[in-house]
Amino acid sequence: MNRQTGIIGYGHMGSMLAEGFLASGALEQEELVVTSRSLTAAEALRTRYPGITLAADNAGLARRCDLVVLCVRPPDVQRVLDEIIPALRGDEHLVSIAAAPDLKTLEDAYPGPVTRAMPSILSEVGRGTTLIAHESRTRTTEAERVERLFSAIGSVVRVGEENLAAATVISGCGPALIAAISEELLHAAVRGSDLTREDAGRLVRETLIGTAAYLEATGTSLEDLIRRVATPGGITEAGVAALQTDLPPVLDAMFERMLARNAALLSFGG
Ligand SMILES: NC(=O)C1=CN([C@@H]2O[C@H](COP(=O)(O)OP(=O)(O)OC[C@H]3O[C@@H](n4cnc5c(N)ncnc54)[C@H](OP(=O)(O)O)[C@@H]3O)[C@@H](O)[C@H]2O)C=CC1
Ligand SMILES: O=C(O)[C@@H]1CCC=N1
Repeated sequence: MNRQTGIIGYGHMGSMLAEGFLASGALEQEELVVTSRSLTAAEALRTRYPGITLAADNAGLARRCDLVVLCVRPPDVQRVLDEIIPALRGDEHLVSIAAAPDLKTLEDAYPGPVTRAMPSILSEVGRGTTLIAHESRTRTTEAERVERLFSAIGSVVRVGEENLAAATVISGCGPALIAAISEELLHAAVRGSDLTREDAGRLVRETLIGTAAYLEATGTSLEDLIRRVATPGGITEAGVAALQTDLPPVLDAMFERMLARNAALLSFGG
């Protein structure tokens, strides 16, 4: 039986997964097949890992692999499915990392085992969580194989598909959300003082990195960290109180907009 794993779509995520699976040893070079609309970037990977296979097209990859990971954007998934399904026997495991379509759509299109995986860019540094939702046809051994693969580049959390969108907001989207909030802190400092953008940017970045390192090293909860920094009657307390008053409706609206966008992707494929 063919045990090759295929990655379709060599963009931000596809390249991260390919690099991570190879560097961690989760896949031997000979076990990986990659294809994408343009093969230029993947050719650079093959220069470093000459044992990998580059497939000329999606159907060619599908014919070689028993695990196929779709790493294209939601509007491109249907077209890729149309190309690969005729080339599959029907028992290969199809894994989609796209925000849409949902498991039901994938399962209606393809008779074999299907899984949705939602990685995080943080897995590029071994610190991402991949959310995993399997459909009911996926057998334990197949589920474990996929989870082992993604565990090699970070942690894996199984979620019911009904919670995948909400968990994705925190996990897959989270690095961008935290970066956006940090940018707003920077802008507020520049608007409200004589600090240069460069100096404020450096301070925000160092504080962000240091906060993550502190949380990790001490195991402190977010709540406790706030308590440790906010001296009673001091300046942090004033800032935290302002955030606790003004931020919940802003974040509720953000969450709602993100879930609505996710629902739109699921309904229309983009
Ligand atoms: N970015 C993130 O942090 C996360 C993204 N995701 C999901 O991952 C998926 C990919 O995202 P991302 O990597 O950021 O997107 P990118 O646009 O960086 O990558 C998509 C890749 O798919 C290729 N592609 C497009 N159409 C086809 C096709 N018909 N056949 C083969 N390859 C094709 C593109 O090729 P070309 O470059 O030639 O156009 C591109 O390399 C999305 O569905 C997204 O929902 C999930 C979790 C996190
Ligand atoms: O923004 C997106 O749609 C993708 C899914 C999770 C992170 N990036």
